[in-house]
Amino acid sequence: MTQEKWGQLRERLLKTVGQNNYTTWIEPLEFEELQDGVAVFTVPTNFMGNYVSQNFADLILYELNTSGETVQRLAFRVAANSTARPAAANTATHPVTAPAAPSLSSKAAVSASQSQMESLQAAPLDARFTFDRFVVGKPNELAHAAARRVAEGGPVTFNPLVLYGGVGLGKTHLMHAIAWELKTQKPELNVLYLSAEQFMYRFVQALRERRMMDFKHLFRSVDVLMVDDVQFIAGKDSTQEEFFHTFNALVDQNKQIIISADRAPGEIKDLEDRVKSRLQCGLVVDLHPTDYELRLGILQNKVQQHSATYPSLEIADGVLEFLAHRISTNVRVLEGALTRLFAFASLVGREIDMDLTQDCLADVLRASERKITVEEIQRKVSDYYNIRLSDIIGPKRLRSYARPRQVAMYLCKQLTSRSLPEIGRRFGGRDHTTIMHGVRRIEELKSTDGQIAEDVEMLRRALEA
Ligand SMILES: Nc1ncnc2c1ncn2[C@@H]1O[C@H](COP(=O)(O)OP(=O)(O)OP(=O)(O)O)[C@@H](O)[C@H]1O
Repeated sequence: MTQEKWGQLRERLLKTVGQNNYTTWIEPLEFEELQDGVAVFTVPTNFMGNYVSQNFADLILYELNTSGETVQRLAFRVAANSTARPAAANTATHPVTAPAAPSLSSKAAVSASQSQMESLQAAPLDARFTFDRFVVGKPNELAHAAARRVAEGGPVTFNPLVLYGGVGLGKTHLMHAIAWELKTQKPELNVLYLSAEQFMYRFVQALRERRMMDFKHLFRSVDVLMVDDVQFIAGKDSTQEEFFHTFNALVDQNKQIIISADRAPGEIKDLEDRVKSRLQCGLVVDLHPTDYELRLGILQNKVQQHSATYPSLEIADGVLEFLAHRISTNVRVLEGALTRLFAFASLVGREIDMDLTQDCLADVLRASERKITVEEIQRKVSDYYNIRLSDIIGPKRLRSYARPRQVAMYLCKQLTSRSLPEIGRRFGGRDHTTIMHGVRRIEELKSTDGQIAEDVEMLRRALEA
């Protein structure tokens, strides 16, 4: 990266952090070099390096990375001469010829302070993960409301906030949204977001470099700590222990902690009981699997974003409804499908209609085909004929039970991949020949008995809906 580019990035930072912060913290930073993903800056004092590292590192990283550079972390070196100092008072104590950048002979001293200063960087936040772009529906409304409350940065009312739920349901999105909101509304707060994996990595690094004091000091000096995917530390004993102490120290100081996990804390295998119980002390909220309405809302929202990139692309009626209906796995898959559709349609210059959707997304649609279960069929059939589930499964031979039972057997054979013996087991341990007989009977009746044909068709539609 050139000095000129750093100059441009500084201007962008000025807009984000405001004139005061800029003059005090950003302007004195001197860009030195970018090597192996580490951007090195010279700072006038240790204190300043620490402060910038804790408060502005993620912002600087974000700006660097969005400007096309690849930077994993920042390092701050204390200036070996006085040129980087805001005041010129000490200049005379240094040889005039002292190099602006540390010379080889001063490297050892520099790396000592550098190692103290390469303190803690928050993981970069994704610019798309804001509250504006989070679509709220029944399955996530409680998690969203709790996240909003924490993002206000008011007095801590529940600590920690634990967000949990399956893959791709928006946990990371909500955590980043909290961090963005706090950065805008309460820039004075020291907010740290990182994954549990990064927590472990920092911890191990600190142990290796004998910098545990720095580690403890840094983690205990944040105002808001967010740890994503906490299940990662399960089974990693010393990391859990350190996490436990960090957690307690912050809670004691009434600092907000926000945690995410892929399941409820109590269900995380190999997570120590004391960690589990700490996590359960605050507000634990569940992000439920998406429902049709939420998926449709998310798709509509994403279409608006894609439309900015592809203004001339049209989407035919029914396509979004079809996708919301068919792709029920997770939001990431839904988003990916839409991105692919837009890219494909713009390449071939076609409207996004059902044909194009089926062609372009055949693999995704196949993979997310809904699996209908034997139990679901039995339940639907008993509802339809207004009899009890136990009568479908049980031994009664009355015609009013036997016929619905055969319909259910037939549907199980048609709509599931279960074998006849497996179906038999689920129908009260019946033999596979009984199931085969039932299936054949319904096949015959379908062509002779209009009512049965209609019943089967209605049930099939209800099950495939
Ligand atoms: N309610 C929502 N509104 C808009 N976008 C959403 C919503 N829920 C999830 N997403 C999007 O889905 C993608 C996956 O979400 P995210 O990464 O937050 O999931 P996660 O729950 O953290 O999953 P993982 O367990 O894999 O880490 C992101 O691009 C996110 O923006």
